[in-house]
Amino acid sequence: MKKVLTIAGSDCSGGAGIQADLKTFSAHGVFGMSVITAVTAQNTQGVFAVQDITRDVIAKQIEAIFDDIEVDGVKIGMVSQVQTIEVIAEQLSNYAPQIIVLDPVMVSKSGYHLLNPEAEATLIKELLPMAMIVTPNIPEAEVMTNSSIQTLKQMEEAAKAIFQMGAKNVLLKGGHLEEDSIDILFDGQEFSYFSSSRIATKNTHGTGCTLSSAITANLALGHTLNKAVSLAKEYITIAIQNSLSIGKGVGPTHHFYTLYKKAGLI
Ligand SMILES: Nc1ncnc2c1ncn2[C@@H]1O[C@H](COP(=O)(O)OP(=O)(O)O)[C@@H](O)[C@H]1O
Ligand SMILES: Cc1ncc(COP(=O)(O)OP(=O)(O)O)c(N)n1
Repeated sequence: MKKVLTIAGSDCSGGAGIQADLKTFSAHGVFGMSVITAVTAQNTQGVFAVQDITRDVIAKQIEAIFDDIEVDGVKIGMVSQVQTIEVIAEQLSNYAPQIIVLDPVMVSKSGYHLLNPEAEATLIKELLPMAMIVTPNIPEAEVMTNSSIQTLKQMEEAAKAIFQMGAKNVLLKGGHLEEDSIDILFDGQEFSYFSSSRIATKNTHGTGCTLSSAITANLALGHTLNKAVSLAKEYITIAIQNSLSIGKGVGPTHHFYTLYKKAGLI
């Protein structure tokens, strides 16, 4: 079984963060492991508190995994503080996993800063060059490029600018666009487009976490980058189509829809 690690924050309500990542790994048949960078108190209505995990405990979690287990892929999500980013970068340079997917989580859908704005530059400097692929959403790409993105052309320009910052591949997600949900992949040479019709639902909590984890799992399973993104896009689309009205706000996606359907559970 392939063994895949998420380095991210905990979402106690189960729709995003570590919990979404582990569900996604399980749905892909890979063995999921987690390094927790922060514990958040959040639900479908908002984020209410964050406790960052100390630098030392993050380092120890990474060591405990890599000193014992062969890691086939790493996804990085919420990293919250400068010292969190620094320790992750240090440890991953030591262990040098081949596959790193960076989801540059900045602000939750409810508007809470999951990344201290003072840490944005460190994230770009330390983690961006280590990643095989970075997966910003539109607001994150706007922060990274200091530009406004409303059209496909502007998405392409931003993807190029993020590539210039040292990313090896950029997947700029279009979930925040009003029409179709087009994600664009730029590898420094050409663009690939992954589109789906916009699904009319409010339940999109954790879509970015889920997509980046699915890409990581697919890469660990041996797929090419393009195929890994394409399969992940199919997976998130089904998860959103069958998303769950759990909670009073923005509900989670259905990480196990296809498996449950095949098993006759739904
Ligand atoms: N309403 C929607 N209909 C279809 N796809 C969506 C919708 N919302 C998000 N997506 C897709 O979900 C994935 C995550 O995108 P996005 O929501 O932009 O990320 P984030 O959760 O980081 O803000 C992308 O593949 C995007 O195209
Ligand atoms: C702990 C934690 N990590 C990441 C996020 C953001 O997840 P995302 O997939 O971007 O979903 P939304 O918050 O935008 O719904 C989070 N909320 N919590």
